[in-house]
Amino acid sequence: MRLEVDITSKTFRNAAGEQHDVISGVAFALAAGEVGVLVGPSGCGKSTILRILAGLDPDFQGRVSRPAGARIGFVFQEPRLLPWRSVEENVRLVAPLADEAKLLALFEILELKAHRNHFPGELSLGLARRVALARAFAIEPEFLILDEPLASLDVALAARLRDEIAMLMGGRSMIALLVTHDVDDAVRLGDRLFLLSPRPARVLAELPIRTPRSARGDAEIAAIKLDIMRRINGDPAKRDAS
Ligand SMILES: Nc1ncnc2c1ncn2[C@@H]1O[C@H](COP(=O)(O)OP(=O)(O)OP(=O)(O)O)[C@@H](O)[C@H]1O
Repeated sequence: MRLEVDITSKTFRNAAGEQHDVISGVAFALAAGEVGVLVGPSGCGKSTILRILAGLDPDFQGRVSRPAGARIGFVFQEPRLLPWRSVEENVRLVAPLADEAKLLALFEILELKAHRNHFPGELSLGLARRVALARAFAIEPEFLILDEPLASLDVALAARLRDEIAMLMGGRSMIALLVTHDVDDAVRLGDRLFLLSPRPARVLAELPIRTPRSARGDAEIAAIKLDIMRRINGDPAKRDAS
C-alpha cells in the first residue's frame, strides 16, 4: 500500500479570467504506517493538495496513485457535522457496521463520552473537531487526511488533542497525511515531513524522522525544529554575514 504523488501544476481562474498558479511541483510518496506532514505557510496551496489527493478535485496536471479502493477518512478544517444529528449519530451514520467496542474506545480516547447525545450547535470548536476525528477513524480508513486538525485551539487543548491523534494513529497501519503551518505539531506527529514553499507550492525539502513518535525527546524535537527553521528562513549566521 503506497500513496504516490506527482502534481506538476494546478491553477485556478478567478472571475475576471486571470490564471493563478497554486501548485508548481509537489511530488512525494508515503507507505502504509507512515504519517506524512505537509508544512507550509498560509495560503500556499495545502488544502488544494489534500483535495486533489482525496480525489475531490480532478482538475490538475500530474499523477496521483492511491491504493486501489482505499477507504479515505478526511477531516476538513471546519468540522462539517450534520447539525440535526447528535454526536453519536454523526459518527454512526458513516460507519453503520463499526465494531461497538472500537467505537466506544474512540469516544473514550477523544473525550466524547459525555457528549454523545449533544448536537453540533452545542459544541465548542475543539469538541466538534473531536467528533470529526471520531467520524474519520470510525470507518477504519486506509488513507487518512487531516487538514489543520489543531488550528484555532488554545495551546493546552491543542497539545491534548495532538496526543490523542498520535495515540489513534499509533495503533493503525494506514497512510496518514496531515497539513499544518505549525512546525512543532509537524515534528511531534509526523514520520516524514514535506516543507512547502509559498504559493505556488513546491516541495522545498523532505525530512524523514527516524525516531518513533513515542521515543522523541525534547532535545531531538528542538534540533529538528531548528533544522526546519533554517531550511525555511536560511541560516541566520550566513544571512546576517551576507
Ligand atoms: N476554488 C478556488 N478558486 C480560486 N482560487 C482558489 C480556490 N481554492 C483555493 N484558491 C486559492 O488557492 C490558494 C491556495 O489555497 P489553499 O486553501 O489550498 O491554501 P492553504 O495553504 O491550505 O491555506 P491556509 O493555510 O490558509 O488554509 C489561495 O490563494 C486560494 O485563494
